[in-house]
Amino acid sequence: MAPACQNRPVSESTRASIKVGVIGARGKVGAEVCRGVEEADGLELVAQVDIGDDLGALEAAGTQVAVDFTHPDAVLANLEHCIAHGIHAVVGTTGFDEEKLEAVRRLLDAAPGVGVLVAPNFSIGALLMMRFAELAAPHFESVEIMEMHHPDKADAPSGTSRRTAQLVAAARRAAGLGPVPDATASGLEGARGADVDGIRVHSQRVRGLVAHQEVLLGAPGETLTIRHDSLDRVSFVPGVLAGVRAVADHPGLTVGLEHYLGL
Ligand SMILES: NC(=O)C1=CN([C@@H]2O[C@H](COP(=O)(O)OP(=O)(O)OC[C@H]3O[C@@H](n4cnc5c(N)ncnc54)[C@H](OP(=O)(O)O)[C@@H]3O)[C@@H](O)[C@H]2O)C=CC1
Ligand SMILES: O=C(O)C1=N[C@H](C(=O)O)C[C@H](O)C1
Repeated sequence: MAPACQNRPVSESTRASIKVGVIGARGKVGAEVCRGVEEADGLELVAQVDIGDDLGALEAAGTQVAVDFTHPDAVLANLEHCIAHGIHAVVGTTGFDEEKLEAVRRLLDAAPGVGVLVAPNFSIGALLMMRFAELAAPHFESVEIMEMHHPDKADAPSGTSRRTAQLVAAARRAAGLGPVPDATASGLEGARGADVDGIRVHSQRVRGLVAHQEVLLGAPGETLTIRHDSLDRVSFVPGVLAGVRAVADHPGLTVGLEHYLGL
């Protein structure tokens, strides 16, 4: 059970700043988030933690909301710490499968009132790209996803492409569509990408890229391409700040920033 004194509803303190701690603060996205929090009205950056630092710095600084942009192997332990100390969490770190999400739900069962937002992508353009793909999915026989990232990325396929594939697959199922057509019977292993919920996902890692995704849909005589490009990591910051401001009003686990924005 989280200590009640630390499980402060942020909405009660709207006139005071929300105290924010960033985990992964020296990383590519974490550093942008720190800058964004420092410049934002109503937010105060009270803790910056990175690998090797004591997470206890979060509660020592009075952190109300922690933001995590670390590594898929590290994020669950960070969340365990935050939840145990009544700290709400906004999580951008990827690598969440259903088993990991269930582990977060179990941690939250012991800490009523604590909110955790896990969002595979915080950029508004990427959220819309996923929504547009979901809307288009029932109307096309074929669909494949290409995701393109910088080569220092820890995971493949990306969290965004996994989520897009799941949304598209659910939309196809709801519309009564069968499997996507593919007559491939033999060939080089990997040539057809990864199978995520029946949807093919292709991952490219190329120096110079940041984060990009195309959803290619096809029907007889036409194709539709839905593409999003994050050209700079500042694209993630407004969504993170929106998550920080809203997370305390959403106890329990929320997957996807779109649920806070009503998209
Ligand atoms: N949801 C979204 O919108 C987005 C999500 N991401 C995801 O965010 C994550 C981070 O991405 P990115 O910033 O590019 O990665 P970086 O490697 O640049 O940054 C991660 C930082 O976290 C540190 N770190 C690793 N483990 C721990 C730990 N246990 N405790 C504290 N700090 C730790 C790293 O240290 P060290 O380098 O020494 O290992 C590094 O400084 C990835 O999972 C990525 O996919 C990225 C962009 C947008
Ligand atoms: O590692 C990255 O860079 C990114 N990770 C997220 C993902 O895996 O989808 C979001 C964005 O694509 C950038």
